[in-house]
Amino acid sequence: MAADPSQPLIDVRDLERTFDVRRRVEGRRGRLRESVRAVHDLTFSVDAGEMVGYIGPNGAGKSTTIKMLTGILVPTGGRVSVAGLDPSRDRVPLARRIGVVFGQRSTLWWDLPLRDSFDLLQKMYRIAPARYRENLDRFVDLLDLGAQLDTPVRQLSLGQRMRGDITAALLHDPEVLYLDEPTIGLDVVSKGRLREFLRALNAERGTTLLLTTHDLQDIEALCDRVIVIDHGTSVYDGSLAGLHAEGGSSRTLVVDLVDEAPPIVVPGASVRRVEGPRQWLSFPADASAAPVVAAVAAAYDVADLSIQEPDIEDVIRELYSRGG
Ligand SMILES: Nc1ncnc2c1ncn2[C@@H]1O[C@H](COP(=O)(O)OP(=O)(O)OP(=O)(O)O)[C@@H](O)[C@H]1O
Repeated sequence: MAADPSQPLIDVRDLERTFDVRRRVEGRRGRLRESVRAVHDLTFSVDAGEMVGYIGPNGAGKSTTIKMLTGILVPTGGRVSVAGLDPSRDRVPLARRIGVVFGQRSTLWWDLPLRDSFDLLQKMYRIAPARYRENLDRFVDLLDLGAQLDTPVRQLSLGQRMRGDITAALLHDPEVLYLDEPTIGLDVVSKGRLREFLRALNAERGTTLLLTTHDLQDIEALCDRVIVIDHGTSVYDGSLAGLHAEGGSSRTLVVDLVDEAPPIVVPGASVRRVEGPRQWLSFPADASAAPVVAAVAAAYDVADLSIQEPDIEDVIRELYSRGG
């Protein structure tokens, strides 16, 4: 059954999850009962085909959210629906519609060759043989896994194992793929290849991606939209460009003048640094660079110009510090 296109594929309303914990307190007998609010007042929806980054600092509530979206955890409040299903009630039918990849844990059988793990998944998900072969050929080709198919998973490198896990998560044609730190521990080349693959998957098959990562380059390479969670609730939901503006970040125009000059004076930008004929001007990240460039070029003898994008890590740090 395909999801109703008029409904969001993922719909989260006022979602809440608290945990009862018992804590030892110095000088007291027994343990103190406490309630930890891991997620609260969380509302967002994701349409089919979107690629969304779900980011936040350690302990913000990302894993707890993903566990509720996959049905592993039952919410203590609010509601969640994925492909029209209630994840914790409809875990088995939902499993056919979603794929999950954890960067730090493998879902493959450690002692079996990769191919045998895939064959087992075909049986578990009852994937039609023709479709299974087609998918396996496609992913093995795109992820360059042909030479590893007969290698036991325990002997694979981290990057090969990750590509194996991604193939395993996609063989049954899920509509949604949850990726938790998919590029963790990979070298630059492997990261780049993986990102390219995920982009192609989304473009060719319309697979919806929800990506949790601490590597903001993953977000920059893949996601048009970012949801930032902090202390259990969403503090930002929008475009990456908007996130820069929200964080009050700025871009930098680096100007190489023909000759040394006093600090440049133009509207909409201010000089941050001067070194010989080179000057660094900052202007708001959400503003166009064109008027600043034009004003500088009109008033000064310019040898060269370049624009430095803001560091997204700074933007997010700023956002967290405000939320906390
Ligand atoms: N089973 C549990 N029992 C008690 N507290 C829990 C449980 N699971 C999570 N928590 C608490 O809920 C909060 C959110 O945790 P969660 O694992 O969802 O964060 P996270 O954003 O995924 O963090 P990280 O980036 O470190 O993986 C934390 O304070 C955590 O200690």
